[in-house]
Amino acid sequence: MSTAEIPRHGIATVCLSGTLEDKLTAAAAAGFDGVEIFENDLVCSPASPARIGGLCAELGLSVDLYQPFRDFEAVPPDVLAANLRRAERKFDVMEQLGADTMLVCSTVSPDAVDDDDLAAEQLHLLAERAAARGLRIAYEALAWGRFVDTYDHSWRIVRRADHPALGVCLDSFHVLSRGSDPAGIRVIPGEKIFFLQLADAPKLHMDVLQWSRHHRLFPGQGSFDLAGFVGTVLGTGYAGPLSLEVFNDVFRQADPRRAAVDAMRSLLALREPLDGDTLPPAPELSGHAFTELAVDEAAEPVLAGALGALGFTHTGRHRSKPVQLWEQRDARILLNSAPREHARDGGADVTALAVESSDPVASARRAESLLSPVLPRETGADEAALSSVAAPDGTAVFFCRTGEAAPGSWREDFSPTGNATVAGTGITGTDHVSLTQPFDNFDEAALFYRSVLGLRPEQATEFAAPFGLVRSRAVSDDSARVRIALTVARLRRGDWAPRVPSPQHVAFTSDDAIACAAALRERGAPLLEIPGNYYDDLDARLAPPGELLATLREHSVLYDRDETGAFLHFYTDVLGGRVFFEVVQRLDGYTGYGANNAPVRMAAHRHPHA
Ligand SMILES: O=C(O)c1ccc(O)c(O)c1
Ligand SMILES: [Mg+2]
Repeated sequence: MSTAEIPRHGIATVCLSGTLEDKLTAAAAAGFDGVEIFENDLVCSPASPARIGGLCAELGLSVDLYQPFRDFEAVPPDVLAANLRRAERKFDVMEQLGADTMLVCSTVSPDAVDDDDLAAEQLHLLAERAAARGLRIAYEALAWGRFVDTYDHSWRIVRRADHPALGVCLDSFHVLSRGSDPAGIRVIPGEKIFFLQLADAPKLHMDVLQWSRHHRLFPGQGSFDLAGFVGTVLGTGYAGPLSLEVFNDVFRQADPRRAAVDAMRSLLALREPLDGDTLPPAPELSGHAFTELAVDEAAEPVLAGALGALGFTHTGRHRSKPVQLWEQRDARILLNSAPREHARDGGADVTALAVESSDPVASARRAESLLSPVLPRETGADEAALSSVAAPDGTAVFFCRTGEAAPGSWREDFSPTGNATVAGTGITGTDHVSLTQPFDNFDEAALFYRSVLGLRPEQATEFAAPFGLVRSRAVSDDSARVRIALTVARLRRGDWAPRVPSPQHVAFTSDDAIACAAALRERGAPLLEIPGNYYDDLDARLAPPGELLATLREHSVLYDRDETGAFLHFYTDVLGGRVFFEVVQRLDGYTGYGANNAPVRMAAHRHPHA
């Protein structure tokens, strides 16, 4: 597709929080070309439609759609007369706004009758009135419409009505939520698709209206195949905007400027497979290079002591900053004790994660193209210029090359301490980094890691933890060398605060988790004790061989097994407020994270050494 044919980007004001002015300003700042004005947003505004139209023009936004107009078609004559009058008043508003298309959604009214001929006749009449004023009608099948609830049905009625000012509006949510096959869209001529609304959603088994009004997501954040859907629609010759229409309880109360950027990132990423060279491709990622923790004065010795007990060696000192490098095989932790302006919860935080990229500069360029803030980096003379961007929760993501021969490796910034390497304890590398996300940024984070780093999101899982429902979603590269687990409290947290407010942890790999746990205990590592009840339940559920069960119990090692394999893992106590470490062993290609065991771990962190 050439540049000239690239579709315009639109967003419905209903996606964003705030006053209409807040929403329009945010949409323009994020680079949208046009907006759908949601009626309630206009009704609540003190500004006249003409003034809003003027503001849109000043901001460089076209008003692509006025919506929704409800419960119009297939009604008795007296209701029709009232509906036509109502429509004329809205046409007045659209004229002032400078909007030429009105969305009419399929009726849910008890006044309506199940009669396609009548619906078509009345929509023809409405289109005639619209055309007289230079306007158009886009008819949308709501998934919960009383008689018309599929796109093919809306198209049959539009075809029957046969008016040049009447077309369909396709909304990916209404099509995909019902499991309709989008392939049928191919029979609709592109010029009869007057508008295209896009929304993703998580797979949920619930009433479709509730699902639509509360849980829609931006493309790439949910489970629908939006790229396939858009490809099909563009294949008809549709040349209107790709316009986001996302009703979401969290976005409704999020900073609109930030939500608009998230929205735009979703469209840029969505277009990538459709028009190819719009973004620099995501370079291959081949592992975790290091994880950086910021530590205050009190936490620094706690973390350093724990790393020592885990068998790590303090191998390097940063040449210009108060940063220690600790290593064991390919597992690396940086402890940064520079004073911080915005310390988060407690004395130790994960402030950066570094991934091995085959082309760090290209990784950063892609991040920038996807509207991620590239972080300024103060580098001393002859220090490696590390490329890094800020993830939605503020964690810095570094792209680097650690290999000995790699030019500009970050390791050159560290001078050796000369410390003798302690006998390792069998930790071999980093399996994953787990970050609790701020409530408002969970879906944004999933899209960030998916689009910017090119990682694949797994299905979200939810579990009931001692202090509330937790949702977890991991992202990983195809060969699972980079894994990041994102978690969030399912509901906004109240004041009944757990001891560990929003935990973060680094999970290391081991080829023998039980031997590792035994060795660490020997070295006095602060390991988390798991209650006996857990092992009784484990015996009942999964019946691990008796000897294994006894060993797990003895060393407080947790166990999981599913169709992909088995998992052995154990934890340290919380160190310095919210951070802890885990050691994991994956057997037979186990792909999960031991989510079944997470509530036990959370409770144990609440009651250390009960
Ligand atoms: O939930 C609704 O009512 C509603 C309104 C307008 C739309 O375009 C839509 O998809 C849903
Ligand atoms: Mg819609």
